[in-house]
Amino acid sequence: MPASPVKIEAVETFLVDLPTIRPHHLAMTTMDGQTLMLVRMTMSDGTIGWGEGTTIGGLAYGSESPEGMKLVIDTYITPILLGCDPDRIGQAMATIGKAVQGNNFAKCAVETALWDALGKRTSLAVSELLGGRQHDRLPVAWTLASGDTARDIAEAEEMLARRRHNIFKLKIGRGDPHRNIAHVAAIKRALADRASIRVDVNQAWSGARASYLLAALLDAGVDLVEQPIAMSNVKGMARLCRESAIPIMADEALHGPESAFEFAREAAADVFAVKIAQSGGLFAAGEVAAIAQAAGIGLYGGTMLEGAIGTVASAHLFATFGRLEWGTELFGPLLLTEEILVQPLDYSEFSLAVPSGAGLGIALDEERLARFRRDRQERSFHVLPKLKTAS
Ligand SMILES: O=C(O)C[C@H]1C=CC(=O)O1
Ligand SMILES: [Mn+2]
Repeated sequence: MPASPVKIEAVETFLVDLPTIRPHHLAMTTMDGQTLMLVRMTMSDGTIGWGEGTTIGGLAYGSESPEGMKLVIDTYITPILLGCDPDRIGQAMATIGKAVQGNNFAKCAVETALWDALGKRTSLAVSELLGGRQHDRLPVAWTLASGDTARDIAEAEEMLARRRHNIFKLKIGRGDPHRNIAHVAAIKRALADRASIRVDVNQAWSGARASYLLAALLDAGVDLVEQPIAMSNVKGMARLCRESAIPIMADEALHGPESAFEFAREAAADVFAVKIAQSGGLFAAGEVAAIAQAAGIGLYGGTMLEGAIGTVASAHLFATFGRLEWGTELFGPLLLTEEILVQPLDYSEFSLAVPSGAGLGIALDEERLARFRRDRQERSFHVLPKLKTAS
């Protein structure tokens, strides 16, 4: 078959710093803002594909920082991409994979841009290219992480009243576990069966501590416990799965198909939080989901609190999953103060509509993005001192 006449002409990467609507407290960090590492890929026919690599708290959550992703793409991935056929995404990712070990987030960002561009060229939504969507809307959880019980309850009540979310995830990995469980119980009492309450420990507990705290979480009415212990402790997760009446979900532990296979083989999770970036791209995340489904493990659509591009790319993949019992947490754009899309995403009726236009099906507001680009700020910082010395 002849190769595509279209070539990848340019790959631009830049960082965008956006404030969050409130501080977001996790076990490892508190976020006051989010940095999006964006990829803008221009094809020889003028098509533009967008991709995103976003993590949480610099290097506090994972081993790739936004600055590092940019460097990896600029220095190592772009020279390879320029020689790749953009219609053969699997082949392009395999070629990159031979030259670049790890760096899953950076790989996901470029793979997303390739899907967006291919979808635009073929007039198909990314979910249709990925095999066809099975859902047009996805349930979306919200994380209550203000650090204050009364404020979290008020936030949840507001979300319920607006019919935006009725699944809430509570971050309980920081501080005294007993106080945290009392906080969870108070929220569950206030919301009762109007909401599903889940908790994310973000690896903060030891195996022994998790064993006895899980019983208290069951009493508090929690439906799902996410990554209670260290991501490397596979045997510990398997033991908790055997002991616990509450389903246990793996999150940080999943870094693509190999780790997913190990967790499935060891029966070390009841549910997988599938993340496109942590998995190393949409293909790899689809493989993680396939392993889960073959092993009878439930699926949840996870997030790294990406902005609109990463969120919609995730939504396209998750829309192709036959069973998505635990819904998704694709609320990243709602945590940010700035709208970067020309047409905001449709979050309503406790769900997100998966865009149906070509590619990712979104249009970026590039003027607004330009205002938050980090290199724009850096340029003005450099200019100011020079002007001062000249006068
Ligand atoms: O799940 C995580 O560990 C990361 C992230 C996803 C939602 C949220 O509030 O934090
Ligand atoms: Mn998590």
